[in-house]
Amino acid sequence: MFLGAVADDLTGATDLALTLSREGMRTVQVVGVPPADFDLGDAEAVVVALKSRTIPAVEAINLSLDAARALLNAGAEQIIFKYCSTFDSTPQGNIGPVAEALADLLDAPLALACPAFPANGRTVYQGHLFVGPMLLSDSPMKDHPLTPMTDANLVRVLQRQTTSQVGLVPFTAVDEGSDAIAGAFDEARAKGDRFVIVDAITDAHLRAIGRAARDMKLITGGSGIAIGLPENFRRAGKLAAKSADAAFDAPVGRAAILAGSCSAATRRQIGVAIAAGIPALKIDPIAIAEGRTTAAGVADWLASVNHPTPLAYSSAEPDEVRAAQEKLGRDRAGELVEHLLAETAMALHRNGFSRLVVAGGETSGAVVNGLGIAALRIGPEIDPGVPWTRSLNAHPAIALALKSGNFGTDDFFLKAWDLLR
Ligand SMILES: Nc1ncnc2c1ncn2[C@@H]1O[C@H](COP(=O)(O)OP(=O)(O)O)[C@@H](O)[C@H]1O
Ligand SMILES: O=C(O)[C@@H](O)C(=O)COP(=O)(O)O
Repeated sequence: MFLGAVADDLTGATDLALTLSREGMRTVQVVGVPPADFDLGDAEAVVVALKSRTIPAVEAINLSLDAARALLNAGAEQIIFKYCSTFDSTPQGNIGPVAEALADLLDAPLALACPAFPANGRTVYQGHLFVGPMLLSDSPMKDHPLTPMTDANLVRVLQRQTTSQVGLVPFTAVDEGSDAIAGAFDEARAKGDRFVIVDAITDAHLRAIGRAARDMKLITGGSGIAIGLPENFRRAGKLAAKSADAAFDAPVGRAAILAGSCSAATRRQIGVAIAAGIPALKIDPIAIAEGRTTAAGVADWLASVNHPTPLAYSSAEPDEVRAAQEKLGRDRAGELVEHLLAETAMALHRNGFSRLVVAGGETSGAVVNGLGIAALRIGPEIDPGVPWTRSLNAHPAIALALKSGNFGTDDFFLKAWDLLR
C-alpha cells in the first residue's frame, strides 16, 4: 500500500477510488476508520470514507487523524485529503482545520489544495473556482442546504478556515509544466505559505501538478488531483502491472432510487425520471418530524409499486428547503431525512432489494452506515466520478451507485441500470 486517502464523504471517496482505479492502482474503499486488523488484501491505494464534511471541526479533525494514522500504519507514503470539487465547507471548516491537523501529523511544510475536476466542469483560475461557466458563488452551490458557497475566491475561503498562511500557484506556472510548478512550491515555502491553492483547467494541468507533488506528504483536493499521482509510484517501480478488471458481478434482486440531495443536477434527474414514467414518492421533512412519514411506509410503497426502479426523494427547491429549515432547524431537517432514507434502505435490503442508486453525499453516508457496509469494491463508471460499487461484507451483497448530488447527466436515474444487465 503506497497511497492513502481520507475522504470527507462517501460519494467523494467513491469518486476518488474510481479515479485511482482508472489510473491503474489496485484500490480498496473502506467505510470509516479501519481497525488495525482490517484485511486490505493486495491494495496499492486505500480510500477511507468518513462522514466529516459538516460535523463539528474538532470531531472532523480527530476522525481524519485516526484515518490517516491507520493509513500510515498500513504503509501509506503519501496522504490525500479528499473534499468536494465545489470546496463544500462552512466558514469554520472543515477543510482548513482538517488540512492543518493532517499537515502537522505528517510534518508537511507545504500542502497543495486543488479541487479542479475538469470532466465535471470544475476549474480553478487565479484561485477562483468555476462550476461550468459560472463562478462557484453564482452557481447553485450558493443554495446548498448544509454548505452554501458564497465566495469563489478559494485563497480567501481557505484563509478564513486556518491560521496558517495560504498562497496561490497561478495558472502561468501551472501551464508551464511540472518543473515550473515545483519551483512555485519552493517559492511558496520560502515565503511562509503552508497551503497553496493551485490553478488547474485541464487534466494535463492536473497530471503536471501530480508530478510536481511527488514528494509532497499531504495533497488536498477533489478527485481530479489524484489523476497524476499513480504515475509517480509507477515510475518508481512500485506498482504492479495493471491486471484486467475482474467482471463486476452485480447481485440479482430488486432495485430502487433514494435521493436526499437537493442539488440542481439531482433535481433535474428527478424531473427526467418522473417524465419517463418512474413512480416517485416525495418525502417532506416536516411530515417526518410530525410522524406522518415513516421509513416503513416509504419502503412499503417502494416495494408495492409495479416498476423495476421506483424512486423516493426528499429533494426540493431552495425555497422549500429554507421553509423546512426555518421550521425544524438546518441540521435537524438534514438529519431527519438522512435517518429516514437510511432506515428505508435497511428495510429494502431486508426485503430483497439488492440494487440501489443513492443521490447525495451525506445521504449516501447515512445509507451505507445504516446498511453496515465496511468496504466497497469499485465497478463500472456510470458518469465521471460515479461508479457502481458492490458491498464487500453485507449479506446478501448489495450494488450501490452513490451519486454526488451535482454529478451525472440528466438521464442518470434511467441509464445507471444498463451497466448491471
Ligand atoms: N427537503 C429537504 N429540506 C431540508 N433538508 C433536506 C431536504 N432534503 C434533503 N435534505 C438534506 O440536505 C442534505 C443534502 O446533502 P447531500 O446528501 O450531501 O446532497 P449533495 O450531494 O447534493 O450535497 C442532507 O443532509 C439531506 O438530509
Ligand atoms: O468532488 C466532488 O464533487 C464529489 O466527489 C463530492 O465530494 C461530492 O459531494 P456531494 O455533492 O455532497 O455528494
